[in-house]
Amino acid sequence: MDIRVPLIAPSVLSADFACLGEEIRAVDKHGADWIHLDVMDGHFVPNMTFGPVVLKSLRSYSKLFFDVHFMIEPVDPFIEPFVQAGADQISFHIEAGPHAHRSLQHIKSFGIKAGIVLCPATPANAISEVIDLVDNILIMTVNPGFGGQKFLSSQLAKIRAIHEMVQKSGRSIHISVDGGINVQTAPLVIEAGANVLIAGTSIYGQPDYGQAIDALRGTKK
Ligand SMILES: O=C(CO)[C@@H](O)[C@H](O)COP(=O)(O)O
Repeated sequence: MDIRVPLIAPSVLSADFACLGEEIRAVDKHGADWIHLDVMDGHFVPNMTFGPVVLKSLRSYSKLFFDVHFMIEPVDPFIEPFVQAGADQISFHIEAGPHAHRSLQHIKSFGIKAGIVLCPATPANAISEVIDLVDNILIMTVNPGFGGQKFLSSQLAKIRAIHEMVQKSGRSIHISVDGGINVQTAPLVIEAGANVLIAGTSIYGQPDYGQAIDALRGTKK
């Protein structure tokens, strides 16, 4: 029996932005493993969130691993400001430009973790040339930009393919999934090879964050 227990990363996109710090403190208190922070620019995706100033102010609310997901283009000018603001990991989209290799090196030069993200339309092999540089591969299971969308089951084959690539690489790389993750879809993505569940609505949309986190974590296969 596979006894993998997934890491749970609440996505603050679905939290109450009027009290974001308290919302982060609440999921920290209730057993979250990572805090997932979506940075959107209104250009790479049709929505906007926050910049490094906000991230910096949130840092004092939790010591958990701050997992920053860039949905911005360009990537490079914003790496250092987010590192200085307190990011523990920055993951950016392979679709955001031609120089993913350089951007990954740049992130790692600050001593933090680096990740690469794939939109639903991007095939697994798009990241084959940078797998040796990544600590995290994030497979979007919805089109990026908004919370509350329906999970795309077409992405399960990609999770399996990425899992195989990671196994072959012999490296320890997190496989994260994001979009429509709930107690129904979590077992499917875990079975396919994911080990980090990013969830907005199925945590912040619930009355009891602790129960929601436990329910997701309990979906191990
Ligand atoms: O990056 C994104 C959306 O682009 C996500 O992190 C969402 O926040 C996920 O929300 P749910 O699908 O879990 O509601």
